Amino acid sequence: AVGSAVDLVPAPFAGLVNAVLRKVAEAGPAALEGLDAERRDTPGWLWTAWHTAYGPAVRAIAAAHRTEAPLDLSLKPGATAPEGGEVLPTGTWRYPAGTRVTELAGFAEGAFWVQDAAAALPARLLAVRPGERVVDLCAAPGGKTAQLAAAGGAVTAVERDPKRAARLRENLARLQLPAEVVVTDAVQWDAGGASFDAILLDAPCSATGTIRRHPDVPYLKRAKDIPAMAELQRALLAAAARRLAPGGRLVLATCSLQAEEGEAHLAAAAALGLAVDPVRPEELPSLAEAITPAGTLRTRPDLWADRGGMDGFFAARFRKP
Ligand SMILES: C[S@@+](CC[C@H](N)C(=O)[O-])C[C@H]1O[C@@H](n2cnc3c(N)ncnc32)[C@H](O)[C@@H]1O
Repeated sequence: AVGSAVDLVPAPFAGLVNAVLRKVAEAGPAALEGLDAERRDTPGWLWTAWHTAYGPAVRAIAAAHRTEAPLDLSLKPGATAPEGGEVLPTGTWRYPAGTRVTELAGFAEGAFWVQDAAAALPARLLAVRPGERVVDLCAAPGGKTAQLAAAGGAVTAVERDPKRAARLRENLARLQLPAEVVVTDAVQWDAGGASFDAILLDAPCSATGTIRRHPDVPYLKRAKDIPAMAELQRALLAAAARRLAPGGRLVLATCSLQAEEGEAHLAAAAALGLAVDPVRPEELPSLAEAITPAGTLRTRPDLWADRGGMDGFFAARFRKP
């Protein structure tokens, strides 16, 4: 690597680059050993934000990001789980990190889909009943659409990005689950004036809850990205609230550890006339610690650490009076 770098730089710098990189190669590993691994791997703005939100648990969160995530599957009702996994208390099937999903028995037949244990929770909180008209806003690649359809809902899945919508259709076809896919911006979508009893809004976000699976996220995102994402989420929440029938329920979810993309939305929801419908401990077996005093869901990568952790998600369930 040092030789390649030296070859690549213009001649006047070759000696300097050679000297510095050789030093790094020799002394680097020992120097890294002496550093605080969790802090070293966490950009300062994220450390500060998580420390503000979660206190000393910031270290456990950062430590969880240093281990590879397992493969989690949601099973179609009635399907048999492939060999080699364990079922978690919330119903997700978990397989060792590095398991290749396409090689598991039942993949081609559509017996299951990949979905982190925490990602499976928001759609469950919506508790769809067979035949209910349900909307999944921001739907691709469709893990949550699949859950809603598998629960028997008559699902309309709204996705803005045509390529991602194509993937959503492919996934639904593999799983043989029905849903109407509408390719449009969920903020603008008028739904022909219809209103719905159940809406899932899995809003686009910074994805800082998925760092175990996407270790590039801390380096691609900046602190200044968060307010813009939160504003888009508020616009989507307002659009969702408009389409909710009186008495209807709405679940807002983000796969973010940032409070601005989660807990902070409770004030916006209240201003829209939405009341929090608190999550009950019996809805989340062995995961009561993920329920906040406000009755919302907050999962973190360091929860269930001995079982392999889970993505960081915020979810809140609201009712329209
Ligand atoms: C967090 S991902 C959704 C994941 C999906 N719910 C699942 O469980 O598989 C957010 C999705 O929202 C889409 N999106 C972003 N802004 C949107 C908008 N204004 N209207 C509709 N979809 C949007 C993105 O293209 C992306 O596919």
